[in-house]
Amino acid sequence: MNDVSLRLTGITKSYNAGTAAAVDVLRGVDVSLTKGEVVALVAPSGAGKSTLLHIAGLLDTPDAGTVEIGGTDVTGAPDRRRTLVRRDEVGFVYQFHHLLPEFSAQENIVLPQLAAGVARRDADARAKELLGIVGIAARADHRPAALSGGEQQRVAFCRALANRPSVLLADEPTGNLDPATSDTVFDALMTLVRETGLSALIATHNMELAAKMDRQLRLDQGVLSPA
Ligand SMILES: Nc1ncnc2c1ncn2[C@@H]1O[C@H](COP(=O)(O)OP(=O)(O)OP(=O)(O)O)[C@@H](O)[C@H]1O
Repeated sequence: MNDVSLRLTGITKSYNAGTAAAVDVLRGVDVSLTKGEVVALVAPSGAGKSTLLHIAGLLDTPDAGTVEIGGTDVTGAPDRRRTLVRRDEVGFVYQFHHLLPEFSAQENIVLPQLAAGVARRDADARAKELLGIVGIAARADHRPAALSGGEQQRVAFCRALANRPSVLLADEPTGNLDPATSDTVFDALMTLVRETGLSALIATHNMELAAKMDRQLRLDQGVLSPA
């Protein structure tokens, strides 16, 4: 039980239920991530992977089913509790980096730690450590506009892991990069995930990247099955 970081059970989600425009996006999704496990989420466009990641990360609620993070069912928890669990336990990475443009790479990784109550000196040390793991320690003082797309995305990975979450949720984390850059940046993400020992659910269209993960799941017709 304790070695499960994330467990989704019987998740269903429909949009516009009861109308002619009804879409049953998730029809009973079950998935568990053990500690340190990295799972690929492969899905055709529109199959519902963003919906699933948002539910797993407590940004959205399912119509039915449960979401457990770190062994605790947080499906029906009050908003304040869900916000805290999201802040402390979940890291997000998107296709676009969403870094704050007026702050340096280092500051972008430090700020969420300060917001979580970490002391400045510890936050700085953590940011440096993470930037070192993804190979861009020398870029720490650059603002996002002075970084390449691949470097920006590496910073976004570090920011997502800054507060030591137990689960990383990534939605096409290298989907915005050219194929060669995508490969090396993805490898940096895998190094980061492995070194920090967290669990990850990573959506990708790229089967070569999916093959680098521990397990591959396909989301199709609202259910997950081995890819
Ligand atoms: N708020 C909403 N209202 C109505 N329909 C929605 C809403 N959000 C998503 N959908 C529909 O649900 C389905 C799944 O959307 P979702 O964004 O989860 O797909 P996706 O697999 O992430 O797609 P993509 O790979 O193209 O980003 C789509 O048919 C979408 O149009």
